[in-house]
Amino acid sequence: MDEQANEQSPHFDLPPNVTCFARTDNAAGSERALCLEQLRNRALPYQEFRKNADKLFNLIADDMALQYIENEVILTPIFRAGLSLLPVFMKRIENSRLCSIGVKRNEETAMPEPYLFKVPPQMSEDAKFIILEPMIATAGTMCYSLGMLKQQGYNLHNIQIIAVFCALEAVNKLQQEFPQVQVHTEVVDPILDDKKYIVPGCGDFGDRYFGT
Ligand SMILES: O=P(O)(O)OC[C@H]1O[C@H](OP(=O)(O)OP(=O)(O)O)[C@H](O)[C@@H]1O
Ligand SMILES: O=c1cc[nH]c(=O)[nH]1
Repeated sequence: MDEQANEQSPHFDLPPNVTCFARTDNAAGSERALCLEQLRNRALPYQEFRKNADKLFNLIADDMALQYIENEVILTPIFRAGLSLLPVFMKRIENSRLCSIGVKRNEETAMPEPYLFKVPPQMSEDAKFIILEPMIATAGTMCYSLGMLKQQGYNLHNIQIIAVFCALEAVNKLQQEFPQVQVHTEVVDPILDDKKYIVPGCGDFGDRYFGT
């Protein structure tokens, strides 16, 4: 196993629907682990944060063999931080369409507050949703979003999530509530702080990526 990658992820058991890159022995491992290390550095200016995040997104996409997906793909960024992953994935999957989900986590209560949900019309029945969301902390935002897709009748087996940082609590919750949904994350961090931020995590991903 790659030593740098290994350091990124403590050894707790993960649910079967979760794959966590930082534990695997992969040729791109060191580079990805280095990007993660940079993202964790709170002193990094937003331009550098964005550069490292974009590099990491490209490495994630390289590893996903996206060119072999035969189904129609609906890229589904959760606004706003999920938009950061969109350019890389749109470029790789040229025929993809967009499902827009806007859910804001309330800063006081950490509860999800929805403001936008727009799916493309006339999708094929086996269309595959790729949800783009760098941070899954309590999983409140993600469970709410998956609940909306389920309510609209979409097949949960056709949904996968691309994340960067997940809290252990979040992956366990996703396993309990949506075991059919595959989660691919770079790393699973062990705890949440009293404001429900991932620890060690990287702080507020959206603010750091967009420079707000
Ligand atoms: O798992 P949860 O506890 O729900 O937290 C994760 C959510 O919080 C962040 O978004 P935020 O609402 O801060 O908005 P942003 O994307 O605009 O930064 C993040 O991008 C997730 O959407
Ligand atoms: O740690 C966290 C939790 C929610 N949203 C973030 O951007 N970071």
